[in-house]
Amino acid sequence: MSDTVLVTGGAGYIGSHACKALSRAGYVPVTLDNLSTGWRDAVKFGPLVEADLLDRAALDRAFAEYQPMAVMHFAALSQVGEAMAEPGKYWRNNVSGSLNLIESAIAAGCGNFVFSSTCATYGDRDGEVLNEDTAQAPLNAYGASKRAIEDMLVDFSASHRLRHVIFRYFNVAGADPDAEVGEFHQPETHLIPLILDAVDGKRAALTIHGTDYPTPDGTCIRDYVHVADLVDAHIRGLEWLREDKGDRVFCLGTGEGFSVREVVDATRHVTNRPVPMHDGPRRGGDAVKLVCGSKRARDELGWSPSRSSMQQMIGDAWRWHQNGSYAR
Ligand SMILES: NC(=O)c1ccc[n+]([C@@H]2O[C@H](COP(=O)([O-])OP(=O)(O)OC[C@H]3O[C@@H](n4cnc5c(N)ncnc54)[C@H](O)[C@@H]3O)[C@@H](O)[C@H]2O)c1
Ligand SMILES: O=c1ccn([C@@H]2O[C@H](COP(=O)(O)OP(=O)(O)O[C@H]3O[C@H](CO)[C@@H](O)[C@H](O)[C@H]3O)[C@@H](O)[C@H]2O)c(=O)[nH]1
Repeated sequence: MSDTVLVTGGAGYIGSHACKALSRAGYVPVTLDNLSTGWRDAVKFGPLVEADLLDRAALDRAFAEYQPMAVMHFAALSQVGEAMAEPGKYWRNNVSGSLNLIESAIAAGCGNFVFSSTCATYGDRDGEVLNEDTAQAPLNAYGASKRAIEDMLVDFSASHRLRHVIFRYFNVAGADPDAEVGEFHQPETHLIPLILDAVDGKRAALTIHGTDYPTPDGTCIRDYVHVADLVDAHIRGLEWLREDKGDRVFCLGTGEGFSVREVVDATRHVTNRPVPMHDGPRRGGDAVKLVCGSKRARDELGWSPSRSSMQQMIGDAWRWHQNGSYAR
């Protein structure tokens, strides 16, 4: 079996960390990315194929050239606000793009597939801890597109034995502990990098999106997981497929929820600097509380997040934030 893995979205935040982890684990990560939200500079651990998921011929050429033993599929548009405003963009890019990728993989005889899904597929579940058996009811086209791709994988697995692992991530945070790669989105929409921008004056202030939610301090609650722990689970997922253990969904989070205000307080503590901020209205499409039950990943993959304390995630993000950025 080849040791090459095709990493779609390998020029993005999570995909670039996955490429580093794959390379360390002895695999050759081949990034396939259209650089729409990713960065050429972030591709450091293997070759880059600059291509779009919507270009089926380019996908076929990449499979023929590299003959990967597996696909790790990170490439997607993933901003909730944008998905509310432009749902068609999400259905086209994420769903049509994934359909092309799956069909190209099957045509090339590549039968192992690891997919980035999200807790945004659940919608509002009234405070319950979410796990693999929780019913999905997405609130926006982003979550809906991810759920559709999950369904697609199940159908293709039944017809073509496309072995797959689906990871539903909660909120991914932090950066490579060596700061070789990190989170750099333009525009940035994620909470922790935006707080850090406010801390070091790159933006005037953080806006808190909604302070009247039914939570103890009125702000939304999320479960944050360190990107290094997340990609460690992906290596375990790949081994799971190599051992032919069957199709499986795993939720990845820590089980601990933090409100927006709690994340701000932790950032103030870690950076030892004030966080300029003001209260704003709710952002459309946000769930009140998303907290993960990750027992299955721990029991079956032997996954144990080791860097996912809030302090560690903010500390690693802060180190990267002060020294790292990319140019296209
Ligand atoms: N960041 C999070 O907290 C989080 C949480 C849950 C799930 N996810 C999922 O993880 C994956 C990676 O997220 P990220 O934060 O690294 O995003 P990102 O925007 O940094 O990376 C996505 C990459 O995919 C590429 N891409 C997008 N559409 C493409 C296309 N049509 N063809 C080729 N390349 C394309 C982009 O250029 C980019 O490099 C996404 O699928 C996202 O939905 C992220
Ligand atoms: O300027 C900001 C930005 C965010 N928030 C709030 O902070 C929380 C976290 O927001 P964000 O960092 O944008 O993450 P999510 O919207 O929860 O979405 C992320 O996490 C999802 C899983 O929960 C993934 O699917 C998405 O790809 C990823 O963007 C939410 O309550 C936001 O309303 C603010 O208050 N102010």
